[in-house]
Amino acid sequence: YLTFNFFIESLLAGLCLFLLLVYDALIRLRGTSGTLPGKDGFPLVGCFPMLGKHKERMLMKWSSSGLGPVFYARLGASRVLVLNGYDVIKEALLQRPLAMAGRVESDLIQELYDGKHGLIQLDHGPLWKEQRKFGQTTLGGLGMGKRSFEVTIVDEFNCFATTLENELNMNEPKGVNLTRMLRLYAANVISSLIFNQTFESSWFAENDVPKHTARFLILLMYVPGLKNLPFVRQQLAITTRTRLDKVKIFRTLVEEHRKSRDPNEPRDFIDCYLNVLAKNKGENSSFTEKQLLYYIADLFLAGTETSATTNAWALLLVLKNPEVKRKLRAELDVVGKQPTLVSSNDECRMPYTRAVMQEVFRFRPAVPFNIIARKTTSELELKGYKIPAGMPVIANLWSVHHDPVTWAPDPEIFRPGRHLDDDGNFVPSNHVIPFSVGARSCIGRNLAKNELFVFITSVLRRFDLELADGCHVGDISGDSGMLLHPPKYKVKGSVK
Ligand code: HEM
Repeated sequence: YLTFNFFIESLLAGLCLFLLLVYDALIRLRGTSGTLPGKDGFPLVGCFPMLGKHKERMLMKWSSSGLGPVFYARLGASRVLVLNGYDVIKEALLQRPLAMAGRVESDLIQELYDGKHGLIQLDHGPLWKEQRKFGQTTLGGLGMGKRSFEVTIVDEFNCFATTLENELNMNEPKGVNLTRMLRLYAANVISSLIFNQTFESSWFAENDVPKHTARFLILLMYVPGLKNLPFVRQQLAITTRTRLDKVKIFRTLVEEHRKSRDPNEPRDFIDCYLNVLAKNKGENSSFTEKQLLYYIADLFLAGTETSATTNAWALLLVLKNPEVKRKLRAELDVVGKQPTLVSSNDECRMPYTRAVMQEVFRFRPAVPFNIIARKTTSELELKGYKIPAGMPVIANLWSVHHDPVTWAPDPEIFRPGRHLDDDGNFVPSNHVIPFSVGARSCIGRNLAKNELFVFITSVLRRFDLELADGCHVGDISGDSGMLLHPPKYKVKGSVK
């Protein structure tokens, strides 16, 4: 009896393995590329285990060690087109912007977005086009990236500064970890645009997507089959429920806006959206209340952690490089002798500060590549290869920022001076593209740049900070999941 049981179990295991290999072989054969070079990796998970801790660096290495600027890497169930280097990214995303303006649609995304809603995950088409245009126009109209909105950013910085001052006093010998405070600064800047109000740290903490959940969702995006495992289903149910709770909170805030709004004086993103909803009432339109709720969720998702991470990198890099800090201070002293904070109006007189910002964006981009893949919208030819329609696409921005020729002789050194000419003027570079390029590039770039400007200049004017004792932060390669995070560090110091 035992032998028979063993025989049946072995047979079933063998059958499963056989089916797995057939499935894997089908993916390998599935028609992409003709001669497009690439790697398939392991059955089911593809190249994920080979990419290691720093996926962007490994993809760049594969490109330079034989695969070239355009290749595919199988991630989970899909062969993903990987673009490396400025030339090919420019050709694919800038010169033919709509060719790669799609997003991969999946059951998982539909589940998390209650259908096709939001912005980030919408596939190319009239819904995405209309909503993106609305977002860009409205956020611009509300002052995003302009002097008028900078006052709000400075207010949020002042809240950050008050908390930091208290924490520095309370934690004097040990130092202070800024992660939570930086997240609150970024989240409340976005809140001001969307809700015209700000929140306590606890409000956001309840609404945070924990890092491990983000990683888990990425894996599921590429290996959707995992969704059928009981443990994964359970995790997914928790994530969906938390997300629905968040959307409920947004609904309450929208309702409050509906009651108190004046259509002629829109205060924020919600008021502007409600105006369009009222105008389009009864018509078949892409503007719906549910769409608004998921749009809000997406703006927080895209704009909080990215900005907080960039600011965290900026401070770490400045504190680790005393000469950079000294030069920044010297420039600030010339521009802003008055007690008022400097503003981006002064930017033209601050070439070194601009160089530092550009170098932060180059050296440690918060989004080194779009792990949420784009998708080709039609068949196209790129560098002599035929690329099919519907293929997921990743643009490896890291490979542009660390190109050994463009940034010779020292791409791996943080050196703001590289962005200045012989007369000390700032030289903007189109090879620094932290917000990506083309049709799906970041709609919050001006806001993010303003936040970084206010942060660097104000923190140096208000505080005398250094890395806390024992916090040497030798390894600054970062930790890449969805974003490239800096290592944990603490600061000590006092108000100037
Ligand atoms: C330093 C901060 C930021 C960085 C590094 C960053 C980076 C990026 C990148 C690289 C993309 C393009 C992804 C792709 O190629 O598919 C993107 C898209 C996007 N970003 Fe940002 N971002 C930042 C801040 C913000 C802010 C503050 C907002 C909101 C106000 C925002 C909203 C968005 C949205 C909605 C998209 C999706 C656009 C679409 O799919 O059409 N981002 N961001």
